Amino acid sequence: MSVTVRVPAKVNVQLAVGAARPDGFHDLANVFLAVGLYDEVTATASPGGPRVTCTGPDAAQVPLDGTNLAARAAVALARRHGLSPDVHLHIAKDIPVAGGMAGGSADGAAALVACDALWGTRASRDELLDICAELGSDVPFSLVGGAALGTGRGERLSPLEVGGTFHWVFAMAHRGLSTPAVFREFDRLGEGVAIPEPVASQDLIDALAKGDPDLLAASVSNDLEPAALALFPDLAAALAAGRAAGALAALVSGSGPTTAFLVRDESAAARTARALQDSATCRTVRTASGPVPGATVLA
Ligand SMILES: C[C@@](CO)(OP(=O)(O)O)[C@H](O)COP(=O)(O)OP(=O)(O)OC[C@H]1O[C@@H](n2ccc(N)nc2=O)[C@H](O)[C@@H]1O
Ligand SMILES: Nc1ncnc2c1ncn2[C@@H]1O[C@H](COP(=O)(O)OP(=O)(O)O)[C@@H](O)[C@H]1O
Repeated sequence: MSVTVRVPAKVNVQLAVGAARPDGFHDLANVFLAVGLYDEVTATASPGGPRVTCTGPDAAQVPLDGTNLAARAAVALARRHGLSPDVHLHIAKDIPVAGGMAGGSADGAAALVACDALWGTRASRDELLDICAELGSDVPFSLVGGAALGTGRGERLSPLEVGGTFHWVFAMAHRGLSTPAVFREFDRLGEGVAIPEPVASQDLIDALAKGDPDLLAASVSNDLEPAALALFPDLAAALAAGRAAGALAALVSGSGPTTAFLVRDESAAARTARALQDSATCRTVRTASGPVPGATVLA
């Protein structure tokens, strides 16, 4: 018997970052939007697990040992319920790896939901969210999906209303960026500068609720963008190419290096994607819209 769970990527439409905390994390005002780029995780009973396999465009960069977030999720759930994590987790990946779209986090949330269904542990929503928060700051949002404001490390979620569909183009880079390295660069760039407390933008929250792409374009922001650009200067060319193609807004997605372009509608997405593909400033280009639901068991 197997259970397959589909789980979306995310883009941060606001990422406000505070000063480094004593625990090494940063307080955030992190507005997530789940978008229609998906991984699928299939859990199958298998003695001696967790065993991880992975297919997809970036599979070679995905660890298959116990550090894989899907494996860590299975171990965490099994431990709480006195079980042995005897499971094979197959990841069909389509979310870029180390791309700033929470690809690993997504697989952690998906594996948790899949093992819960496979083992019949019937964990409550709160228990699942609790385990997600242990696995990583982005993992709770991968479970919940839609749009939400994440505070604390980003793991404390308040769902947000979205009054329409937002269309995006994503330009994948030729290599990844280490999330910790980008936060360290953020700290370095901010040395000697007072870092304000991160606060969610009310204009941005209103734009989401109205489903208004022009208002959203005017209010998106990412405090990690200067750090990502410092570590990966070529991203500036992709951002410029997307803007030149008519994107309403262009930004680095989270810690990057994926660059995200908000466009008005599907036809604008197709035009912008073609222009980015022809610009030779990125590896591959995808289009996706949001919001979409979080980790979901497929029938
Ligand atoms: C930057 C964001 C924006 O959504 O995601 P990505 O762009 O990587 O997808 C997140 O904050 C990433 O979340 P996630 O990738 O789960 O981070 P974690 O595993 O919790 O932490 C990895 C490392 O990132 C740094 N980190 C993460 C979250 C946070 N609020 N402050 C931090 O300083 C720390 O160095 C930490 O050790
Ligand atoms: N299931 C997984 N999928 C992708 N990366 C994973 C996974 N499990 C662990 N990792 C590790 O986590 C790192 C960051 O993963 P990812 O979440 O894709 O980056 P980002 O948070 O920038 O989107 C990867 O470089 C990889 O080494």
